[in-house]
Amino acid sequence: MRILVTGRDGQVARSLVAKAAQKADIEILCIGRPEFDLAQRQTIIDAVAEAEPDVIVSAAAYTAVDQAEDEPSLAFEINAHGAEAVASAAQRCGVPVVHLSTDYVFSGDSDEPYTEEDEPAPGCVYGRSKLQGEKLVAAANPKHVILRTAWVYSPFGKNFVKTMLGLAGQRESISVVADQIGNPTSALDIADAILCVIDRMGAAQEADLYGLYHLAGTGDASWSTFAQTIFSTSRECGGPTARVIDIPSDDFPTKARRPPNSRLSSLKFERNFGYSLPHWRLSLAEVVQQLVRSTG
Ligand SMILES: NC(=O)C1=CN([C@@H]2O[C@H](COP(=O)(O)OP(=O)(O)OC[C@H]3O[C@@H](n4cnc5c(N)ncnc54)[C@H](O)[C@@H]3O)[C@@H](O)[C@H]2O)C=CC1
Repeated sequence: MRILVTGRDGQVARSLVAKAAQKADIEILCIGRPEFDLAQRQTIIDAVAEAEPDVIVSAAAYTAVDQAEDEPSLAFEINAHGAEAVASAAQRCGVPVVHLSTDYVFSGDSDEPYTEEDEPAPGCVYGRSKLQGEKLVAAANPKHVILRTAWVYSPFGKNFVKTMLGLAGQRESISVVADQIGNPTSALDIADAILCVIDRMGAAQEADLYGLYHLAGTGDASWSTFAQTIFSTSRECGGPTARVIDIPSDDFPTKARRPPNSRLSSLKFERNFGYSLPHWRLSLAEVVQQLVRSTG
């Protein structure tokens, strides 16, 4: 089984490489710029044709949420049209695409966890570009699994956990937003779930597994609770720690509006794939321990 993954250095891509290394019969091929550029359609067509994959995981994206407010055309070119080109290339090879999307497709104004039935209403350019990407991917390739995830962290790349641990080494206290809630999600768990999806799609004769799913860590938290848990875990294993000061979102203005509630219900994924992600606290402990050990 050859899995082509877009975005060589991304958190999900690197987590897939790490997880696939533990499995026999899986070859992971990661592609990235310059030879594969989501803003250069021909590079996508050429890279996919050359790889001859059995499935494509479309994980690369324009993920600079605030910057996207200043360069909306580039965000749409990459997240919408680039994603569509990947799905089309997969379709031409006759293979499925597993595409990653985001909780930012929702306004976050609901009090409940969002389901796949809820109407998206993105409040920022990044969310709008990803939503258009979802629609174009679904139209381009009927063999698609679109996974909306949220609040992704991992031992790799840039993320909230690494930022917090870095700041803890420099400051005694850190102000963190307490009125936005979501589901912290380890990219390593997303990678496990993607490998499960690919396994199930290979085994299933019917197309009934294709579609749109929410997939996020079990349990929810505010950014402040997330930060406090990062620091308590780090302290327990001898790493840096800091005191968290709760602040409202209004005291931490960002260019792009964030959803106040971006909790996702992963029940459809659990039902169809018989698989759920671990509680975020369990997965967080593993990643924090790994990060503290690697810098200690
Ligand atoms: N990081 C997060 O908190 C969340 C991420 N997601 C989605 O999950 C997916 C994976 O996210 P991460 O692994 O965290 O992303 P990441 O930011 O760690 O990696 C993105 C990758 O895309 C590549 N990339 C950017 N522009 C490109 C272009 N023009 N051509 C080719 N490659 C390009 C980057 O070089 C990088 O390797 C993305 O689709 C993202 O939108 C969804 C919800 C939350």
